[in-house]
Amino acid sequence: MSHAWGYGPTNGPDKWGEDCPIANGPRQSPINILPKEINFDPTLKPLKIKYDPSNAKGILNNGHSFQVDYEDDTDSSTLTGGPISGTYRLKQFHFHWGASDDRGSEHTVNGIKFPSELHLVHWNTKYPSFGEAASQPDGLAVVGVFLKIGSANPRLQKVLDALDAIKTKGKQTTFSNFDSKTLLPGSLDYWTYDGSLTTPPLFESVTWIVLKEPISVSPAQMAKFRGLLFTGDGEAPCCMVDNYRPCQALKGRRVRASFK
Ligand SMILES: NS(=O)(=O)c1nnc(N(Cc2cn(-c3ccccc3)nn2)Cc2cn([C@@H]3O[C@H](CO)[C@@H](O)[C@H](O)[C@H]3O)nn2)s1
Ligand SMILES: [Zn+2]
Repeated sequence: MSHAWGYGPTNGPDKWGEDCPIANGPRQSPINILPKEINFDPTLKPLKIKYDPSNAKGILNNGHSFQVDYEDDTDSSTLTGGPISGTYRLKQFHFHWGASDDRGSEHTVNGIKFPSELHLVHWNTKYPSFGEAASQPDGLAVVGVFLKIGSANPRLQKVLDALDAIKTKGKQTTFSNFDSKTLLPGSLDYWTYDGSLTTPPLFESVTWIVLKEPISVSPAQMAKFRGLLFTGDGEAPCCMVDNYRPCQALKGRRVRASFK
């Protein structure tokens, strides 16, 4: 693939293996979650999530999605417990979504796609930085939350209202005082498995923690996501939609549940 990766016909997920051979590796993400084939693991601890709203830094259209970046130079926004050991710091959160409500999530449940999926990205503080952690087998932990069409979610509104300022690739603006914990559902029951980043470099460094309970999003709120562009100013506009990787083979991996 001679040009930058993306989600189009010439640079999309089917082509990523040309530059990233790990695309066909043993622990790739996302996966289809089959609850009937998953065992409850009583040794799994509850998730412990402590986020400091003042760590929110900015919001960026990175040309693949948009991300809200957090200050990660102290342990003030962390994930501990659950399936992980040690302390993981929140670096950013972002979303994946479809061109229509019938698709958009990366993980699926019993083959069902959700219209969107939120990813909260954390890195293991046993390593000096995100960049160092990102290539280590225990370097990252991503909490995935499904979005399901329903009533408008007031917790999303501040994020959605910021999107007008970052319509095109490379645009960013300040985004402060946001408690990403408000984006989580009431239950922190989760499935967990060893996987990878779902975008290049596709490093097999992620402990995935996918919450069972979705959060709501309205059709009008989904339309705001779809108003973003993959393209930069001055380029032929291309709507930012269908920025999800299809499910990858489980290749013998075990998926565990924190709940019965
Ligand atoms: N679908 S998901 O599985 O969850 C995710 N998929 N990708 C994600 N990120 C992108 C990424 C890039 N790298 C990386 C690491 C080392 C060398 C080269 C690339 N790893 N993941 C997460 C992410 C990364 N970043 C950027 O990391 C750079 C390296 O530290 C830093 O210079 C930038 O300022 C910062 O923006 N932001 N987010 S997550
Ligand atoms: Zn993601």
